Amino acid sequence: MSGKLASEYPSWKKLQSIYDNERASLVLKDLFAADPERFSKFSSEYKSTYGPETTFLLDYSKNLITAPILETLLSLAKEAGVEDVRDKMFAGEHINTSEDRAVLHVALRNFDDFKIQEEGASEVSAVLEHIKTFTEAVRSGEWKGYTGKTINTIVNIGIGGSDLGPVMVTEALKAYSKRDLTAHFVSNIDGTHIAETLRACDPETTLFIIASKTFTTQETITNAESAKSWFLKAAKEDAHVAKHFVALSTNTKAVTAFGISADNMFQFWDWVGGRYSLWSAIGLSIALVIGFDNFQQLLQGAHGMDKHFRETPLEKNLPVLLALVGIWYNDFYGSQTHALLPYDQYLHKFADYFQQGDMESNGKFVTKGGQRVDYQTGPIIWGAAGTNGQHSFYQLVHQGTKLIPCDFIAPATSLNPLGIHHRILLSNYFAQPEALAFGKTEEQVKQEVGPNASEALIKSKVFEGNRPSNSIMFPVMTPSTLGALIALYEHKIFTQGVIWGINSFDQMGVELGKILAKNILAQLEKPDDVKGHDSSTTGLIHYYQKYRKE
Ligand SMILES: O=P(O)(O)OC[C@H]1O[C@H](O)[C@H](O)[C@@H](O)[C@@H]1O
Repeated sequence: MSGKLASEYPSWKKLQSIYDNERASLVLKDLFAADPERFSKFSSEYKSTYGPETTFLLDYSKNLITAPILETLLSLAKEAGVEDVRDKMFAGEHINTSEDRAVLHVALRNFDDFKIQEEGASEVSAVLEHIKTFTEAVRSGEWKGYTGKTINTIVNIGIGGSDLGPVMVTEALKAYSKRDLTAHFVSNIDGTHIAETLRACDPETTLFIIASKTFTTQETITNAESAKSWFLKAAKEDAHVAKHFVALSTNTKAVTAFGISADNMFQFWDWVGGRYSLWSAIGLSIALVIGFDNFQQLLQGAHGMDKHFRETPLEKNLPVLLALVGIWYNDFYGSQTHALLPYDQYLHKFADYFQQGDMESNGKFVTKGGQRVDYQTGPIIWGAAGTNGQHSFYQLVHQGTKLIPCDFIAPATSLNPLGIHHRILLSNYFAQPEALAFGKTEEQVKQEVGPNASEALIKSKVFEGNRPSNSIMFPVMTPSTLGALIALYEHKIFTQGVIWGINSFDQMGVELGKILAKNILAQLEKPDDVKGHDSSTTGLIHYYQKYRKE
C-alpha cells in the first residue's frame, strides 16, 4: 500500500485521459466487429487446482475496454500495490489498520497450504471438528431435545454477517439439504420476525443458534432473549437450555452470561470480519442444513479461489480483472451501481449477501491514511434472480439514463431439470447481455414498425446498446462452485479497496446510528423526556408517542 490517493497514480491519470479522448470510440458493436478473437481474448475458464473439480467461465468481453485500457488498469493495480497487500493479508499482517487486526477469513478455508501465526489460527481445525461432531449428532437424530425428541427445526438468530451468509448459502445449496430439517433465520429487531418464526416452531424439537461475533448486538441479544423466554415457557427448567441453545461467537464471557455453556459455544476470532464469517463457526447452520462434507467442499472451493488469487499473475487473475473493469465504470464512467443478476433461483439471495459484502467493505470516503478521497469508492450493489428482474427493473437497465454494469451468472445444468424450463431460462441469460451490448438502431426499428409509425414511437423503441456486462457460467451448482464464486467476489472487493486506498475491513459507518438509537430509546417514554434533537426528529418522536398503544 502506497498511502496515496488512487487519483495520484500515473495510470489513473492515463485512464482519465483515455476516457476523455477515446470514449466515443469505445463501442461494443465496433469492437466486436473489428476483432473476431475478442471473446477468446477477454474470457477465461477458471479451473481449481485444489479440492473438488471446480470450474466456471468468466466472459468479460462485453466490457467497454480494449487491450491498452486493460493494460493500464493492470498497471494501476500494480502501482497501488495490490500484490503486496494481498500477500500481507495471507501472511496475517494487520491490514485492518483502524482496528489493528489481521484479515484472515482465508485461514478458515486453508487446508494446510500456508502457515499463519495469528492467535487462534491453530484452533481452526478443532472448531471444524466440533462443527462436524455436532452437526452429525443433530442430523443423525442422536442429539435429542429436552423431552427426548429429535431436532427437526433450527433457528439461526443473528444479523448482518451473522445472518446473510448462512441465509444465502443455505438457499444456494438447498438441493443438497436435509429436507426434514427446517431452517429459519431471524435477524430483524422487529418483534414480528421472531414472533412469526416461533409460530412455526415446537420447543421440543427446535434448536436455536445464537450467532454473533461480538455477542453484544442489540437485535440478536434481544431476539435471543425472546426465544429463550418462549422456550422456557414450555420447558420450565433452565437446565434444558443446554439442549436447545448454542452460540457462535468470539465472546465467551458474554455467551456464558447469557446462559449458554462454553461447551455449547463454537469459537471464532477477531480476525474474521462479520461479512467474511460464513466460513467460520457462523457457518454452523449451513453445515447443519447441507451436512459437514458439503460444508467442507464449500470451504475447499473457496480455498481453490484463494490459491488462484494468490498465485496467478494479475493479467489472468479473475478477481483482479473483475475489480479493474468495475473501477473503470465506477470511477471513469461515473456508474453509481453494479447489478448482480444470477439466472439461478438458488442464488436469489446472492445480491443481498454482497450488499453487505461490498457496501460495508468499500462504502468509505476516507483512505487508510485519513485523506478524503476525490473519487468514487464502492458501488451500490443490487440485483435479483432469474427472469424476475426482466419483468421489473430491466427497462431502466436497457433504456434508462444510467450506465449499470451487470454480472450475469448461471449454471449450464439445472439441479431441477423440468421440461424446457432451463433452456428458456438460459435463452434469457444469453439474450440480455446481448441486447444490452448491441441494442437496436433506429434503422432496425423503422423496418419493424413500417413507414407510418410516428417519430416518437420509433425513438421509444431504440436501444442504444453499449451497456457493459460480465457473464459467468458454471457447469452445475455445487458446494465448491459456490465457495469459489463467493471468494471470487470477496477478492474483487479486496482488490478495489486496495486501489482506492481504503480499509475494506472496518465498518465505522454503522456506529453513529446505533449510538443515537440508544439515546433515543431512553427518551421514548414521555414527551418531556425528548431532548436535544432537531425539530424534525422531535416532531417524529412526539407523533409516535401520541399514537403508540404499547
Ligand atoms: O455478529 P455480530 O457481532 O452480532 O455483528 C453483526 C453485524 O453487526 C454490525 O452491523 C456490523 O456492521 C456487521 O458487520 C456485523 O455483521
